Amino acid sequence: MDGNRRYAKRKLLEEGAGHDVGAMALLNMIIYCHELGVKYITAYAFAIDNFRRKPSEVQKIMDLLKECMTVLAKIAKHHPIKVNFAGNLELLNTELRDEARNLMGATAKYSKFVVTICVCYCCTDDIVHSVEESCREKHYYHCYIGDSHDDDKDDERPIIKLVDIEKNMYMAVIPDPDILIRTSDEHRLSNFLQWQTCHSLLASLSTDWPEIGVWHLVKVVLDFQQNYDYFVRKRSLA
Ligand SMILES: CC(C)=CCC/C(C)=C/CC/C(C)=C/COP(=O)(O)OP(=O)(O)O
Repeated sequence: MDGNRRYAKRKLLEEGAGHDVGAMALLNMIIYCHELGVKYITAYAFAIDNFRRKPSEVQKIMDLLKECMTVLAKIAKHHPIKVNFAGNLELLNTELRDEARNLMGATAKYSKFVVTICVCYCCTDDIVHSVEESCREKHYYHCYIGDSHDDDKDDERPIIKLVDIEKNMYMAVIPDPDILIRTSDEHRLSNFLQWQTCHSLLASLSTDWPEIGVWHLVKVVLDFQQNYDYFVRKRSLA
């Protein structure tokens, strides 16, 4: 959701106001996705690296996260929406972590429309966490990573396979995305879902996140649909 601070600067607002409008844009985008029949929406709300920002800004984003949770909890009371929080939730304060877990628990029974908020997330951390978890599962800390012990048949170390790593990632709760949207003319992945986006359509919009609207979404979805055969073929051949 790039461009919150750029938006605030351009509009001569204080920095935090960019995040306020950004949070509103996220809630609107969730509604647009629902209206358009998109089943999964995933937002990169707070990267682990974002802890390096000014404490006041970190606090501002955490406050907004809490407000978003409250709004999503209210929506979930009347609409079947599943809410996931993906990332290292241990890095959140206890209150937020508990609220996140409660909301996930309360909405776990739904599956028709799934909103995933990535907080304290970065993909490399997810990969490391998943490899550690996979080793723990096999009760062994010196595992062999690969499909077989090609070189040494007597090697009895448990094998960690690709499926183990994929199953244990925070992002395993949802399928890989069809489309990844970046705003503010950014073209990098910035440690977001690089494992999961090898066959995704990457859409870079010049608009700042707070100004994203339904027509941006419609255009990106139409672009995806025009290349739908390509994406499906890539996936099935992969
Ligand atoms: C669910 C939830 C927590 C919503 C909170 C509001 C929200 C939209 C947070 C995103 C924070 C963030 C790091 C945005 C990136 O833009 P930037 O701040 O890097 O701005 P820039 O690209 O202009 O520098």
